[in-house]
Amino acid sequence: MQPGQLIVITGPSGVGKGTLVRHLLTRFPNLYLSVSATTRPPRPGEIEGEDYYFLDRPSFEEKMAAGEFLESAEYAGNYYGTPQSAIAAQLATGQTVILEIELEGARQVCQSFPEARRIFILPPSFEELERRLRDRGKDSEIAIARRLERAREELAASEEFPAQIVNDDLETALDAIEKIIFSR
Ligand SMILES: Nc1nc2c(ncn2[C@@H]2O[C@H](COP(=O)(O)OP(=O)(O)O)[C@@H](O)[C@H]2O)c(=O)[nH]1
Ligand SMILES: Nc1ncnc2c1ncn2[C@@H]1O[C@H](COP(=O)(O)OP(=O)(O)O)[C@@H](O)[C@H]1O
Repeated sequence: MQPGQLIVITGPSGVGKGTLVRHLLTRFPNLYLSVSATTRPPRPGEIEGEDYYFLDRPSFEEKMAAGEFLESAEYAGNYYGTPQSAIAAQLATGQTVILEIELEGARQVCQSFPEARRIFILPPSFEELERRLRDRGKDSEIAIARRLERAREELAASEEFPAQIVNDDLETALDAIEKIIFSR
């Protein structure tokens, strides 16, 4: 059997990655979304094993040292990482796997999976990105400031990615992502 495609979706916090991925999974329930591990505390409503595997720092560092992550990065004061074994198992059965991760992690995946399809999601403008982060209402002022600071660095790296999609109109962005995922 042909191994499955690995799709990496990256872009600054608040650009709409999670929203886009949720819609994709509704349209195409066969896509497999990797569940990451993080040391960030759960937001209200987030579910262990569904949104993230929530770990304390020592447990995360132990898993990192044991090589259990395909990639990992520190972002806005917390660790995030992609568990290796689930991805390998899914790809081996021909499944298309989606990673929704930040820039450092996306760069690491490029090293280990050069054939991965890498998509950078851009906001219509920096002001709109800030508005989306604030209107989402999920992060403290400090967390928003850290995300915006990081966003400037991430946006400056968008050209490293072969596909760049502006998430202005959601449907238009979804169509563009689908073309990349399902093209041969
Ligand atoms: N490198 C890496 N980044 C991740 C992983 N999981 C999530 N992220 C990214 O970490 C950043 C912060 O995630 P989160 O705290 O959930 O905030 P949100 O994406 O703004 O809702 C986002 O850019 C996520 O895409 C992962 O496994 N590895
Ligand atoms: N195309 C869009 N137009 C307007 N608002 C959007 C669009 N896509 C996402 N949003 C909103 O922007 C906010 C951030 O989206 P989210 O998916 O949480 O971003 P990310 O996962 O990249 O941090 C959410 O409130 C979401 O509803």
